[in-house]
Amino acid sequence: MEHESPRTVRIALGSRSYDILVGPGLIAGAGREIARRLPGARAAIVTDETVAGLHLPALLASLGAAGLEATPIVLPAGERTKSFEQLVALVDRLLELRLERGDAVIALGGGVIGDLAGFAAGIVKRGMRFVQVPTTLLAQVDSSVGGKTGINSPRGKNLVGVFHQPDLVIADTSVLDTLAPREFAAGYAEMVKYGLIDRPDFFAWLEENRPAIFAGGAQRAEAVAQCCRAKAVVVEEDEREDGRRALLNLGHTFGHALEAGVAYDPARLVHGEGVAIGMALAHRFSARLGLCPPEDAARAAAHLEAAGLPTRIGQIPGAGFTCEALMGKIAQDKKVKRGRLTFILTRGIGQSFVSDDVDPAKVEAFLKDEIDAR
Ligand SMILES: NC(=O)c1ccc[n+]([C@@H]2O[C@H](COP(=O)([O-])OP(=O)(O)OC[C@H]3O[C@@H](n4cnc5c(N)ncnc54)[C@H](O)[C@@H]3O)[C@@H](O)[C@H]2O)c1
Ligand SMILES: O=C(O)C(=O)C[C@@H](O)[C@H](O)[C@H](O)COP(=O)(O)O
Ligand SMILES: [Zn+2]
Repeated sequence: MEHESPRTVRIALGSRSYDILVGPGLIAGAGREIARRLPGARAAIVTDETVAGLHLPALLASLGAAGLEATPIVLPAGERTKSFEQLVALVDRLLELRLERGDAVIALGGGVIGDLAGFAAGIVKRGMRFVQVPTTLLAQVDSSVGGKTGINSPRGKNLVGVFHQPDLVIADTSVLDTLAPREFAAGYAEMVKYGLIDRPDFFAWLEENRPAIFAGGAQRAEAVAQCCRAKAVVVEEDEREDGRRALLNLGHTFGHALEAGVAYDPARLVHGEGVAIGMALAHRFSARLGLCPPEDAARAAAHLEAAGLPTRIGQIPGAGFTCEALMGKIAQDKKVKRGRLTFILTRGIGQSFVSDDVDPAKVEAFLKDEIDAR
């Protein structure tokens, strides 16, 4: 793969089209890029306590240098911030600041901040402008792109939200240097997902280049841009998940049920880890159905494990999942149509497909075995 920096990936969605800028050190020029696209806008920067201490000063300096007036709104870090309580408080703060519809909500943080701030931007004054400055690997390769926003319910993940595309995404790959290794690995799971969906060559490239991606440098930025390109193709074709976009949910039917099952406690499970376990389960389940060669299921799991990710339910600390509880969460999945479960299954590495023909009894029997397995 060639090394050029920074890279621009365009999401072509008619009047909702936007650029994703990827490369090291981009926050320094963020004010200029935002002011160019949203001239005269005021801004609220939504961030979390951890990211505020590390990267907010640089963003504020960049916005100030470009003449953009910006007010920070700092929220607690972690998955439990994607809640109704935090949404209500955030909406009230945006209104208190008297921001107009043409002003910008800037999300500086991981997927939690991006999903929550994007939801608020989508509903305040029926839709404010929105800029994503993703600071986790997961947010750079996935959550900042594509316009899904929302919050969790105790009844399930992301059950309340809107589609609201950003006006710009600035993925500064240098900020990943401060990310905890566990969070970097969690983001890597969503990176592997693109290979497992329909890019076997990218999966093989990741098998070769994983150590370099974790170490930083050109391969990391190139891998982030590759993932954004992969997601762009799917979102351009099916913005609101009427069909093909469901492929991006590989591993998520199981993963989301596990996240809800730990009550969104990041000490036990973070989203990317849930996706890693979910993708391993989707491959093993496909193998059990006779769809996927068992050696491909083993290869997918081995790569995730090499990255330090869990691939079994029993690896979640304090496990105590029941099949009934997990099936109850799965029944609330947003892909359910007329009561029928939709699953992303696979015929092998990079050969995933959407199936609405899965027998719930087979899922239940499989999950029971997986819960009991060590
Ligand atoms: N909208 C979408 O398309 C989409 C896609 C994938 C995931 N998601 C959602 O994203 C969320 C997970 O996102 P996440 O993994 O980024 O979690 P997160 O936002 O909770 O961030 C993980 C942790 O890293 C910290 N952090 C963030 N940037 C940092 C940095 N540069 N240096 C040091 N620490 C930093 C945060 O404070 C937090 O504690 C889930 O809610 C998931 O549902 C949404
Ligand atoms: O962008 C998408 O589409 C995805 O499915 C990406 C997922 O990685 C992400 O976790 C998303 O939030 C899940 O969507 P949901 O509709 O299942 O809540
Ligand atoms: Zn995800």
